[in-house]
Amino acid sequence: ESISDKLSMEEFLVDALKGSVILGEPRNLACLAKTWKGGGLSPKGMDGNEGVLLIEKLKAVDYEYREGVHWTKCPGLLGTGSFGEVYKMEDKQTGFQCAAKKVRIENFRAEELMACTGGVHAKVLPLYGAVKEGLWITLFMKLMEGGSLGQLLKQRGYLPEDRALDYLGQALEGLEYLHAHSILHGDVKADNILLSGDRSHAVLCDFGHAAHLHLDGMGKHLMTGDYVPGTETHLAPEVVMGKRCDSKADVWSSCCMMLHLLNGCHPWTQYYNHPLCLKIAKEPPPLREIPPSCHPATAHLIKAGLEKDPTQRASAAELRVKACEALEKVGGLKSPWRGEYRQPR
Ligand SMILES: CN1C=C[C@@](O)(C#Cc2ccnc(-n3nc(C(N)=O)c4cc(F)ccc43)c2)C1=O
Repeated sequence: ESISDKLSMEEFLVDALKGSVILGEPRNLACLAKTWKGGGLSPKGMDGNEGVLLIEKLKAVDYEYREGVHWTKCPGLLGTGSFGEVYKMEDKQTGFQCAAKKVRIENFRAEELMACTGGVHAKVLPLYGAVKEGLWITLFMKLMEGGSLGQLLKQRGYLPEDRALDYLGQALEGLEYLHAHSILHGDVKADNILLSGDRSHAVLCDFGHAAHLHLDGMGKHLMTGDYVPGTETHLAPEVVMGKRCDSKADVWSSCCMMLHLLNGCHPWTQYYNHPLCLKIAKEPPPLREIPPSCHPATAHLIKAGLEKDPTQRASAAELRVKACEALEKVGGLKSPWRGEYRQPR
């Protein structure tokens, strides 16, 4: 079909979807989500209820899926993501439990959904659906019983080198997949890595800062439009300088996360006061924060990921290979889980 046919097909789809909650597919959700950005109110005004659920266990009733009616929030906050709080929820009909992030419509970015409707990957948190109710968008996703790596780090102080290398390697697998689909995560950090119940598996989450990278690889000016940068201590030099950015910005952030895992504190914060942006732009990369006890292979991979010039910086794929090699050289995954608390360095 021609482009115009495709567009009209999409418009037709969106028209059919407006005002209803259906069990559908990721591409249906992607079309509908684009109409939410402007905060445009649905025909039913403030109380409109529309969306797409992607799994059978979340059941809309008569094309509606409303909080307190068809699903309920379980007590207690799981965490706070970009622009929204995350709760455990339960579907009233099926009893199925998952996680839900609520975002005010004015803070909603369709990119948050585009990033996770593009496809499924073992290292990316699965999306279960998204529903607009009045001025709120609720994003449903798989529940990760192990909580976030940020929470684990708070409990442990800092992680042993082998554990840090294993989690970094898993995060880089997820980034490799996103980057292959021209998606920049935009906020790679321990809080946005979620763990399975036994803490052996890690997935990337929170695409609230995601951006679609141009296919020409020319990089994208992030500091424009509705883009909100990620966590300051993890921002790459090219981001703070407002230059064109590409997937290498996530690689820098992943190595800032690695320093956080190994030290128990964010990089730069032990040496400089806020605003850190100027230091990140001007100072050499924070290589002095690599613990001296690290294996040379670990130090080498952090250096490769903290090159200030993004063209000289390793890619996620290259860095993942280095992380796997370093993990082998330190003897593989051996540290016990019940290890003692380690006072942050
Ligand atoms: C697929 N998808 C849809 C929305 C999304 O952009 C997000 C997110 C997000 C942000 C912060 N935190 C959590 N968060 N989720 C869980 C969970 N699923 O169990 C969780 C559990 C915690 F203990 C702490 C924070 C948590 C999830 C996204 O990625």
